Amino acid sequence: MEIQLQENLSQQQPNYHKKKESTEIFNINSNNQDNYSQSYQVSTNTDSKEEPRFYDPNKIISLKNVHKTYLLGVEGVTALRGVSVDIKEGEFITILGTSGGGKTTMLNIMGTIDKPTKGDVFICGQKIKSTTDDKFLASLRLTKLGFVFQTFNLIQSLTALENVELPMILRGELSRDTIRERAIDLLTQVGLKERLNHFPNQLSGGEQQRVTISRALSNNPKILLLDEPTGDLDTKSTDYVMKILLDLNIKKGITMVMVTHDVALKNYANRVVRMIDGKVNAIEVIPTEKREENLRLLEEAVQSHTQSQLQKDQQSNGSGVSNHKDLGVRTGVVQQVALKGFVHLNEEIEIQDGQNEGQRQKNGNQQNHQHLQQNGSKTEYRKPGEYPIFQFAKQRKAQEQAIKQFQH
Ligand SMILES: Nc1ncnc2c1ncn2[C@@H]1O[C@H](COP(=O)(O)OP(=O)(O)OP(=O)(O)O)[C@@H](O)[C@H]1O
Repeated sequence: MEIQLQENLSQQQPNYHKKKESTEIFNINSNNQDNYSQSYQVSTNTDSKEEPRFYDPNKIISLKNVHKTYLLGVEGVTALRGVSVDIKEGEFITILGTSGGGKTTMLNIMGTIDKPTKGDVFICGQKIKSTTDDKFLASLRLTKLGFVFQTFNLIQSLTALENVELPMILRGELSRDTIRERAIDLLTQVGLKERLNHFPNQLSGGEQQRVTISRALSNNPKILLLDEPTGDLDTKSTDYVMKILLDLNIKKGITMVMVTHDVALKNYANRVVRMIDGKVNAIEVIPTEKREENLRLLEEAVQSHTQSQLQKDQQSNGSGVSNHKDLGVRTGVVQQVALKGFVHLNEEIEIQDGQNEGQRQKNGNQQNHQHLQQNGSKTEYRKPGEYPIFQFAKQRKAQEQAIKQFQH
């Protein structure tokens, strides 16, 4: 399959896509006919009591001195302590920071899944207050926002196709036939044409996340909010998913805000927001050349994955290098490290000869692969996100996010 490139890339968009006629597995085609009309997108008819829906493109998301305190029994847990940030339309923002630093809380507030305790939040020009009507927020989520979480959150009893159809059915604006057509198109764009009728448990993690992305796109959102979307994926699937997301950002201009612990992903962004103790500690601008170079490397990595997959498919008896799933684990060691708070999701842990455990951050996918190949028998890599200690906390968060995402 081939990515069909859009010619009219905006000025701020990197030109790495323009250079080549790339062979790709995905087809993020900005010329695809969207069933939702432009006028519909601009004026979502929601609660008329709310404020006008015009917004400054430099502030598609705007947080001003936002505080959030959760009530836990009689105690208050302060998650955000005066966060201010403006996000431009079409930007790709990553949020990095310490565990418990408030990243997910900030994302949930941007996604109207949570309301601020204090401060001003504007999403597409709409002011969100602690008193804002839940019905209005549900409508805003359904029409303007798409969500992709680490744990995929697909409905297990529905096929890939039905999962993607769901938000469009909830919105209730398109005919049944159009919904089906659009869902097939979205899944085809992410390389899942042959998986339409598979149930989530019949799909790999990477494939499930691609279904989630298609579902998030189904109502043509202006903003995608991504909470560790690659946290449960291996390197290859991470590359595929990032490639899809970046294509959507660059070619379709969808604004993206992505929480991640994976520092290797930070240079795909336009800006990186660092959170510590509920505050924005720093905002780093990624120079355009650096971003473009990283996008180019990603493109190469995806091409290489695709080629080796093709080769693998051709060899009936292909034996290969161990992949992450084949590698053994020593859970105790890693949990100890995790408990000290030294590791985060999607950073990789190295355990050599059962003696030395060390932590390293990924320096690039190519290097990762080489290291695995050279030391495959002796060195083990595991994403901390795969360990129960992380999964427990993440499951709680994921459940809350999943319930609220489609709450009406
Ligand atoms: N629903 C909730 N109820 C009570 N406390 C919460 C809730 N959600 C988050 N918190 C608390 O708010 C603080 C910030 O949590 P948050 O999940 O936003 O941090 P984070 O930076 O995303 O963390 P991590 O990197 O570990 O996922 C933490 O102390 C957390 O325990």
